[in-house]
Amino acid sequence: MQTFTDEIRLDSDTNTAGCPDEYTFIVNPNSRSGLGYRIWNQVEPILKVRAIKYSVHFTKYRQHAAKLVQELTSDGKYHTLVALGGDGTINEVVDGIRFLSKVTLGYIPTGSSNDFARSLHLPTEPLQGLDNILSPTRYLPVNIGILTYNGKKRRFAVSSGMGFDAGICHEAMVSPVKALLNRLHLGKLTYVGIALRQILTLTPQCITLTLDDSRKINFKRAYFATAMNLKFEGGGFKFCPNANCQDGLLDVIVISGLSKLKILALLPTAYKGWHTRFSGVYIYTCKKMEITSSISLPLHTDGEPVLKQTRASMSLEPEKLRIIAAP
Ligand SMILES: Nc1ncnc2c1ncn2[C@@H]1O[C@H](COP(=O)(O)OP(=O)(O)OP(=O)(O)O)[C@@H](O)[C@H]1O
Repeated sequence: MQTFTDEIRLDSDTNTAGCPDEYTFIVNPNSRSGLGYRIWNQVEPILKVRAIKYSVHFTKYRQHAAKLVQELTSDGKYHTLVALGGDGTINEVVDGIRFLSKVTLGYIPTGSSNDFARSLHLPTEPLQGLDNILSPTRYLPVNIGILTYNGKKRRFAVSSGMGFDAGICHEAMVSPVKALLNRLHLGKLTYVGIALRQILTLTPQCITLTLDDSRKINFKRAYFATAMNLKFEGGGFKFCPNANCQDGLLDVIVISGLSKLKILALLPTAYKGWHTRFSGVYIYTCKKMEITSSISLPLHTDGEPVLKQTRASMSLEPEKLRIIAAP
């Protein structure tokens, strides 16, 4: 289990930093095919009964959360934001924050992957999560990643990678099956199905990693390279079991040189983090990683697809973001 060194624990009678004056909710009503809206309908009556001062903004389209949060936080004042949605919503909320050190973030997970909540051991039951957010006892200052590509920057909270894992995100985004499976509470199966199909059709590529601007590593048959701020991605794959969002480092995983049959055998072991014992699985830590590839490859940030690129780099923001942690 991850240990956190500089967590802030509040005494139950410490109200100064402990109880925010006002909460701003950013709700993706469409997360997990409408579950977000249904959960909000359970949350709002509790806010009213407890006389909590709050405002709510519903996201209407991709990138809307980032735009809303950018507008809200550009006044330079302190804000307590609560994201209600999936990892994509967390990504956009974090991406939109103007000054990381001036925001406290609570999160109610309603997505199908929920790797951010899983990695930070946040409550998965929405009303339990709400209770923790309204009566916080513990805060965590966490690192936030930056993906840089083609002159653009976009943050990530969980992970950002190039290749196979990003290919799955690209395909899931346009998959009509995802909406159907989400309605049946089987959203994770979308990713499993697409992953199997991608493994069978994918051609491994030649990529070069440059770690901390100095260490160059070439891979001749790489399936993917991903920088992880947290342990889990892809709906529960513990790809970097030692990733710690407080250590000022990114953990990197590369899978290269394996046959497709071996990849198929290895992937289920990644749910427990046992894949790292296999040859062909490479793990590094660094402050910055650059990936270059001879052909353009899919790219993702927290599972949100970004246009295919031949070059991308991942690093960390100098400031940390304060998260309302599990009790
Ligand atoms: N009102 C909306 N209608 C459609 N899409 C939206 C809306 N609001 C936000 N989005 C987009 O939906 C995408 C997915 O959101 P999110 O990750 O929160 O839910 P999810 O896909 O159900 O969960 P997960 O990523 O955990 O599988 C994001 O790209 C987000 O920008």
